[in-house]
Amino acid sequence: MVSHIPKAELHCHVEGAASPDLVRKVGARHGVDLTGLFDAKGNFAWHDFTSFLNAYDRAAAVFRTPEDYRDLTFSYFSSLAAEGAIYGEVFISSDHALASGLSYRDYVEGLAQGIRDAEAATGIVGRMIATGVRHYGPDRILAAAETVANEPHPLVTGFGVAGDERMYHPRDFADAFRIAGEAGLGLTVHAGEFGGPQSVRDALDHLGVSRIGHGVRAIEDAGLVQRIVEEGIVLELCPGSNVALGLYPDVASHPFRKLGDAGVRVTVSSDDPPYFGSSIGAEYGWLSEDLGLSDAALIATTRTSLEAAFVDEATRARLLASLPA
Ligand SMILES: Nc1ncnc2[nH]cnc12
Ligand SMILES: [Zn+2]
Repeated sequence: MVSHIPKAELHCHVEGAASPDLVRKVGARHGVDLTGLFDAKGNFAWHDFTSFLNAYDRAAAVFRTPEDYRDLTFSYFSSLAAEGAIYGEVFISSDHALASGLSYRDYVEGLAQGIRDAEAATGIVGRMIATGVRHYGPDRILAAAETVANEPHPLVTGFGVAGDERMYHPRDFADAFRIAGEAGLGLTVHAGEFGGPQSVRDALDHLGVSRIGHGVRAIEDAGLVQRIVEEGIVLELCPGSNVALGLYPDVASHPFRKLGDAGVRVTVSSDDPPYFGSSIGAEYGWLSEDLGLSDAALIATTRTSLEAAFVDEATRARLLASLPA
């Protein structure tokens, strides 16, 4: 039982957090044809990383107005709070907003309204990390960084890159990360998920990030693990996502514990909950039941998340002070 453990989540894609029910509801609002998006049980239909990304893009495309995005963050952050989370960060994507015909400002304001409403209703604190999509290419990632730097928003506190890490090289995104870093944003990048240890090394060499999205495959290179420990890099581990996408056969085989025991600062998140059958509560539950983490170790994981959060120091201190000693 982990319901009493205070939780925090650093790695969840807001479009990937939309439940099938919400996608059907918002899709109906706009008369969107969703044929083929769901399987016989009503879940999103996908079978590998590429088909997952396609389903993700189709589901994302039903969200078209600021109100739609407000409903999305309100529903996601309310569900986080219901599972005992006190803090969450979501990846947002101006490319997906543009594809839906919305300006970045309207998109972010809609999302922010849902975050504020969820905080008012439950107390949960939320922030956003603007992301570029790697397989859309370096030009669009640069444009995403310029947009977020030129149109600051108090709840957008980070910048990152998601998408297919098998495409391009981190040096291709170095300018984007420099611009975002100079704008005062926290930096994270997906690496070491479908790319091996070299992908993580390249990200660390070129992007100046304090966190890596996934980074789990660093475990395949002891020297890299040592570097991550020495540099204090935080890994946003997502065991349920890794199992669903076939990196590990089950959570018991996931190196979360090995990385933590080696001294890596590890955190846990759900990534794209309805696609992967994950949730923040399920992730903490798996760490407890399948990997044998004690309650103290689970709370330490939350502490690491709050220490690494892209949030102002006063809020960080308040959240940390709320954890059991
Ligand atoms: N697991 C994942 N890896 C890379 N990009 C993503 N975008 C959404 N989920 C992702
Ligand atoms: Zn992710």
